[in-house]
Formats: sequence, structure tokens, C-alpha cells
Amino acid sequence: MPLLQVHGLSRRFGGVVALDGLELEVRPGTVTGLIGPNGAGKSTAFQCISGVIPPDAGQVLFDGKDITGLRPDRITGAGLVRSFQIARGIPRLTVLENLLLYGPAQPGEGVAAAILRPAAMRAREEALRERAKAVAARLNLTAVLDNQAAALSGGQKKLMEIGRALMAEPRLLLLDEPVAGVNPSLAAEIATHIGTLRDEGLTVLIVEHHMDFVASLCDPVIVMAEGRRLVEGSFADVAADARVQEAYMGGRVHA
Ligand SMILES: Nc1ncnc2c1ncn2[C@@H]1O[C@H](COP(=O)(O)OP(=O)(O)OP(=O)(O)O)[C@@H](O)[C@H]1O
Repeated sequence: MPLLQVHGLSRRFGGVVALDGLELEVRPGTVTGLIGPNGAGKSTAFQCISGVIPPDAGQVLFDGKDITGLRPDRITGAGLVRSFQIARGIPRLTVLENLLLYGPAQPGEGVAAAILRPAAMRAREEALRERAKAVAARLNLTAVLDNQAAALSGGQKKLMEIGRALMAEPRLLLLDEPVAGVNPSLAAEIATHIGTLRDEGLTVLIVEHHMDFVASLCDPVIVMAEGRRLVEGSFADVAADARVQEAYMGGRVHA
């Protein structure tokens, strides 16, 4: 069964039809790419899937359960986590502190539990620190764990952003332009990290304009145009498709 199923997703902004009956599926264990020309509706799809904005119509199923219109924190709690295009870490906090902010919510660990069960709270904090360190290690951020986020390179900020999403223990990670503004060698490094996460069982859906990155990492690739799915297939197949080239207004999609 697909991990994510989107049926008939529609959303308007005034007179603009951003999503027009979008259909898409993400199979478990894939890094699925979502591409398309500017204004195709990719970001709006991410926003509707992750609960940031409600769709006007349609359905989002995560692991077979209807999550349409749920609050973003509920959707994150269910294991569908979105990472943002712009790194939003808190600049004055260290990398470790930024990661710790995004540990999974613990049901039942309210204020009363904190007062009554300090040992349990300390154990949870310790477990969270260990998790943050493990996440940092997987993303080559160990050396900068105690540095302020503001002092990171552009690429390290992107990796920290992925790390923050990983702290929430996702089963499906939505990445919005993870290599926008990143140099090619760092983009290749980020692709390697994402490929490793996939090999470890994470499923990923990525919006990205950087075609080398999509070609090297994403299979399948879904092409959107005018709020709908235009074609889906391997990168080579969709790049060679005349409808896709037309949607990019005569521009070539290079492999
Ligand atoms: N909050 C909003 N208010 C009004 N119009 C919006 C809003 N968000 C998106 N739109 C419009 O909806 C359409 C789809 O936009 P969207 O950002 O989803 O496309 P996209 O495929 O992510 O584009 P890009 O690749 O340029 O980021 C566009 O015409 C856009 O102008």
C-alpha cells in the first residue's frame, strides 16, 4: 500500500487555481521527486498535505488513514514531517539545542508528570540528547554541535534543517527545495545523506528545481503542471516526455 495517497486535491486562492484535482502516491522506501514549472502548485500541495492550509476539496491518506485537514502538529505526530525551504533554525541557539527543540512529543508527560517524576524526565532528556547526537552524526554535523546555528555554512544549515525534521521521527519526510542555493558538491553530499536515510527505511517526497539532484536521487519523479499530475516515471522518462518539455515552455529538462 502507498504510504501517502492524495486524491482530487484542489485549492484556490481567489481566482487562482493552485491545485486542480491533484492525484499522487508515494510508495514506501522511495525518494519520490515532485517537479514542475514555477506556479505548478508544488508548494501548495506540500502545504495541504502537511496541514498548513486546508484544501478546498480532496483527500490525503497517510498509511491508509484520512489526515485531510488535521492540524499540522497532529500530522507531524502521526509521522509525516515537513522540512522547510528556508532554514528556520533559531540562530542564537547551538546546533544541539536546535535539534533538541524538535524531539517527538511525549503524550502524558505534562507539567504534573514533570513535578512528580523528575527521574523519568531526566531519562527522557538524556534519551533526547543521545538521539540529537546520533542525528547530527548521520548528517556530518558532530563537529559543529556546540556552535551557534548562525555560524553554520549555508549547506550545514540545510543539513540542520533536515536534522530537525528527523528529530520528530518521521516515516515520511517532505523536503521543500533542500538544495536551493547550495553549490553542486554540497548538493551531491546532501543527496548522499538522503539516499542513506532511504536505505535505512525512511520514505521521502522532495520538491526541487535542481535537476541534477532530482536525476541522481529521485525515483519515481512526478511532474506537476497547472495544479495536476502531468506525468510520472523515471527521471529519464519524464525528461524525454514532450508534454513535460512543453510544460516547461519549450525549455529542455536536462538529465
Ligand atoms: N497564499 C497565496 N495567495 C495567493 N496565491 C497563491 C498563494 N500561494 C500560492 N498561490 C498561487 O498558486 C499557484 C501555485 O503556487 P505554488 O507556490 O504552489 O507553485 P509551485 O509549483 O510551488 O511554484 P514554485 O516552483 O515557483 O515555487 C501560483 O499561481 C501562485 O501564485
